[in-house]
Amino acid sequence: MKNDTWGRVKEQLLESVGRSNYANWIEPLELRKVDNGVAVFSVPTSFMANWVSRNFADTILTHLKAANAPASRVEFKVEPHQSQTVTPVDTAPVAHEPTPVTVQETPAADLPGAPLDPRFTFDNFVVGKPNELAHAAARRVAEGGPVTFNPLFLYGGVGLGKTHLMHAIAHEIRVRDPKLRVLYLSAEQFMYRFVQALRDRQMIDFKQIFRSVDVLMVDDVQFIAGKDSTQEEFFHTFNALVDQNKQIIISADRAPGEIQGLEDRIKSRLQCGLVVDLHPTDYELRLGILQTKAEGYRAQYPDLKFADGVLEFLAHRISTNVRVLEGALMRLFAFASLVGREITLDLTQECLSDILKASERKVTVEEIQRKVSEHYAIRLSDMIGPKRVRSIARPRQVAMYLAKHMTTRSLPEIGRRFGGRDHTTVMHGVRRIEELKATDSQIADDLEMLRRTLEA
Ligand SMILES: Nc1ncnc2c1ncn2[C@@H]1O[C@H](COP(=O)(O)OP(=O)(O)OP(=O)(O)O)[C@@H](O)[C@H]1O
Repeated sequence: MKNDTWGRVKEQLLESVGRSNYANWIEPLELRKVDNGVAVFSVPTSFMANWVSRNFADTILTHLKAANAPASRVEFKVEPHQSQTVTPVDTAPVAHEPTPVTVQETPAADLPGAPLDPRFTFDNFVVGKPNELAHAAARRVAEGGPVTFNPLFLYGGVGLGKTHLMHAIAHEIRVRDPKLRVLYLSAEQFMYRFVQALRDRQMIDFKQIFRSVDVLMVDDVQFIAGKDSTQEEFFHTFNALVDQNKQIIISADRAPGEIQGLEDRIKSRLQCGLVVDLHPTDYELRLGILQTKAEGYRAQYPDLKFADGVLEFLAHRISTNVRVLEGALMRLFAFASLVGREITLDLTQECLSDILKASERKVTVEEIQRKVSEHYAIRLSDMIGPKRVRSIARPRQVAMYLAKHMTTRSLPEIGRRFGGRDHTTVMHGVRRIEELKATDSQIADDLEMLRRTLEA
């Protein structure tokens, strides 16, 4: 195979894996030879060999075959690179003395981090009340300058944008100062690297690499809870970097103090900087995200018609997490373009019935009663008791209305939960609130507020 063939294949790989993956994982590969159908690449570290072989081997092979290279398999051999230029491979294989790797300062491109998703930038991150503090803190860290809070600890439920913000910080720092060594990886990868270093007796290299970075970002740190030696090593790495005034950014699915199985000294270290949480999305944020993503799809499918109210419907109905929301929208556009139909509410319900069903709100009548009692400052026992004074009867009707609209309970079932009232009483209460909602703005505001609190 000629060098220029590999050069062309690399250009195609750039297209297919994206700029960031390419720079991290493909560019450093050196094609050594193609022998008996095996394309042999040299890579600078065994971590990289493993990562590329697990994540990119198939893609590389597909492109090699498409370029008619006589390869049916790819192999990655660890050899410290002599140079970054591709050696001619048509001639006899180049003999390389396996020299021991002594890491002094690992070049940024060779750090054993995970690839960054090019879509996860600040520009693509929609800011709303639930995530504005986390976003502001992330921006601040990405701006650089003196390290003010160390670590920045981001936490929140599944799919709320923790990874997105971390990647955005890394992208921004890399653009601002390409010389900075930014290492992003998941806690699971940290453990994997650590165990590998122990096994290969390369702990000195491991420590040097991790302690030589300028910015360390560890995603999903709850993963190391209960894994004692990994925690120990993480703790030392953490301390060494903080002592050198290097920025650390950590994410987890809960606050440091709530991660069970995490040593107290680590918890307290993690709490030393700024701890911010991403709250569950609210309706406005979900709608904002949907509008932004839909704009992108509209450009991609310019002929598709989109009825009013669809995004509002989705923002209202899918309140689980942003990942599910994105998946729903992607499926909707793909489906509509395949069948060549306008995206209407009917089509949305047809195409997303499983997601909508799974996202059905699981609000209970009891929760509604509790929240409404709190809101109107009445006792819960009065809500279900016999009193008929308006200051109690009206909140009771509000709760009945919400129970009718936010749960799947029937009117008799709702009546039973309101102290064994008849279903006609419930029906009357629901109708009364429907009327008032149209004429009394205070009631309309109360309903909207309560609905949001219950959905959150
Ligand atoms: N505010 C937002 N604006 C735009 N996209 C968002 C926002 N929040 C989340 N997303 C998108 O939702 C998806 C899930 O986000 P991400 O992977 O960052 O979540 P996470 O909090 O790290 O979840 P997990 O706990 O599963 O690791 C991503 O595609 C991300 O781009």
